[in-house]
Amino acid sequence: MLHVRDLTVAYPSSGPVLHAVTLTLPGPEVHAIIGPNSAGKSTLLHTIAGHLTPTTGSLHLDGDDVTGWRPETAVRAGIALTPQGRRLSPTLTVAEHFAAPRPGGGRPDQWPVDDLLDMFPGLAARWGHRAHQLCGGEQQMLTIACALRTAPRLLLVDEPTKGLAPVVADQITTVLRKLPARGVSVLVALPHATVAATVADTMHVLAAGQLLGSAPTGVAASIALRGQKATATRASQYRQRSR
Ligand SMILES: Nc1ncnc2c1ncn2[C@@H]1O[C@H](COP(=O)(O)OP(=O)(O)OP(=O)(O)O)[C@@H](O)[C@H]1O
Repeated sequence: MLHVRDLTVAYPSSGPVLHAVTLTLPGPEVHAIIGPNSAGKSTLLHTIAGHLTPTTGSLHLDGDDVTGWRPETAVRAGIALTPQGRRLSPTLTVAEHFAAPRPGGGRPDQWPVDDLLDMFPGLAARWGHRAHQLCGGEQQMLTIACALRTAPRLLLVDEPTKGLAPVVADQITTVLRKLPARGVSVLVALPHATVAATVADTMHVLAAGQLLGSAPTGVAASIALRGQKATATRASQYRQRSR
């Protein structure tokens, strides 16, 4: 489905921040990119969405070479990005967000608004409210709903649970998990394996712009758990030694 090969990306004001990243999303599944701050997660998502042009490497979506495509062209090809920071129009209502023209004219098949409201029932109750009147979770839901309105094949989501209460974060990850059944592949950037384990089938670990590895979530979660146990054991040994 999506093949990212040897992707190197630099900003004009800096050297490369992604170094020969290679990963594959084979079909409609949820994949997570995990890594600490500045690992390059947002850079990767923005490059796939056409906001940044790679220095080297390639991007293929369902066999089409989409490397270096403009963002509007990427949207028409079925790539939607939900960036960090919930970039909504603060004075537009929920209804107006759904009615607003899509970037690049959007795709011919838009997701029906009723489907989106079934997915995010909280937004139906806020239909006439302006974006700035919504709470953080509702703003995130509206941002994701607007991206889904373009009927993407691939949804890129950058830290969707950041700053949200656990119960609201759960509502969002529950929606993301349902998307592959609707034919949508999801690549979600998250800081920690613990949240990623609740949503993703596969995790890709990125650090300092390099992909350290990819693993099915069960395997990745057990590696993370072993890491936590080893850390707890070392902490306990340290406490005993210091008594
Ligand atoms: N517009 C920019 N110009 C120059 N450097 C940038 C720009 N945006 C990001 N960077 C740098 O690129 C590196 C990767 O940043 P990026 O935002 O992709 O990481 P991230 O893993 O998404 O981190 P975070 O979780 O903090 O958002 C960082 O060193 C960052 O300072």
